[in-house]
Amino acid sequence: MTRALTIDALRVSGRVEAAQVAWPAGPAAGTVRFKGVGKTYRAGSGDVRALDGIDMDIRAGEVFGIIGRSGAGKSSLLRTINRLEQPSQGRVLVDGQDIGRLDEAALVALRRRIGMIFQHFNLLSAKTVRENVALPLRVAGVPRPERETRVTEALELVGLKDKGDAYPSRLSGGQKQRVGIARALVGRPEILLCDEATSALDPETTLSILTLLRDINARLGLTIVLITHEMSVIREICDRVLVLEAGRIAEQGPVWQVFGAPRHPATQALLQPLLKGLPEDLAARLHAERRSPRDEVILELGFAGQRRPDLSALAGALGRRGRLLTANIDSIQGRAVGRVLVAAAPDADLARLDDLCDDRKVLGHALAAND
Ligand SMILES: Nc1ncnc2c1ncn2[C@@H]1O[C@H](COP(=O)(O)OP(=O)(O)OP(=O)(O)O)[C@@H](O)[C@H]1O
Repeated sequence: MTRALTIDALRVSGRVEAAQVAWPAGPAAGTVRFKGVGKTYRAGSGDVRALDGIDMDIRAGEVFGIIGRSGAGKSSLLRTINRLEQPSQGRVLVDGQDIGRLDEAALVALRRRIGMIFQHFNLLSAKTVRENVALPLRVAGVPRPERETRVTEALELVGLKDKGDAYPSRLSGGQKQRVGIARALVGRPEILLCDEATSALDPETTLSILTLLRDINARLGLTIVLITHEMSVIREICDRVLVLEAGRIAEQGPVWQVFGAPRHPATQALLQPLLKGLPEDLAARLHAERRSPRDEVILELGFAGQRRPDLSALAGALGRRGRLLTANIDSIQGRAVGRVLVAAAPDADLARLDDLCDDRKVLGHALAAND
């Protein structure tokens, strides 16, 4: 069965393109079911229990986010979907089929139905964009004329029609990831796995890639499963989210529910930066304890109408390397209300800040980005 796709509404690279693309579709294709999935790695230093008792469903056509602290098991879980990791216990079913039972040939066929994109794009630098995108089709033995058609179709889909003959070194990070997406889509998969796909990109490029993924999801109806450290990515494009903590499910549900009322301490910790309005690159480096004498102190200064932010006095109190990170101050009936986030030098006299704001809170410590 095929369904027609018009890409003219796809907001790829800000241009309007018109083309018809045929895409295969099956009824409710793209479901994943985990039944009691566990994973133990045998390492020299002892066993590592990466996943434990995972029971859950990913629905056809949804954008499903997986979050959790570093080492929580996110990549391990994602990689069981295309059997890059084999579960130690339990079963993973793709469209009802137990993928643990597939023989080599069936596994190859399964992987053609599941595309994957990576943080560092994994493009071959000696091959052109077209050759990179064509690679899965070459491996699959698709004849040249069909390969050419499908590569053109995939490049149109991601807004890179004009870049086919370029080499990856000539492309921006966002364009490289678009090539990665085209390569993942050229096999017309039902499921797209994204492992930290936007972590290497700046915020504006991240947004354009997220818009592209969301549009692809809407147009093609394929299921997208993504891992990210950036909570704003989840908020932007996911339908549902799963929080992993030490290999177990901490909580899961629609994004509005989990983000609106996080119940588990792991979720609350992950959402802290979003709630505090911390820049996400800083949030990723923030930790509760000072780890190095060069760590900056990250503080929230509250203004509740008593004092006014005095930037020169604040600069003096924050020390030589002190910085203003973000400020959100309203004037209500002539009084300053809001908060200012600052980074103080390691040797700053923080008590001096008490006279300069109405409330002072240490959010954590972080090594300066340029250290
Ligand atoms: N091949 C491996 N051999 C041994 N241990 C492993 C292997 N792969 C992962 N682990 C361990 O399994 C646990 C889960 O790892 P995993 O990469 O799935 O977590 P993650 O949540 O994706 O982490 P991160 O966010 O840091 O990428 C970690 O303790 C990790 O060190």
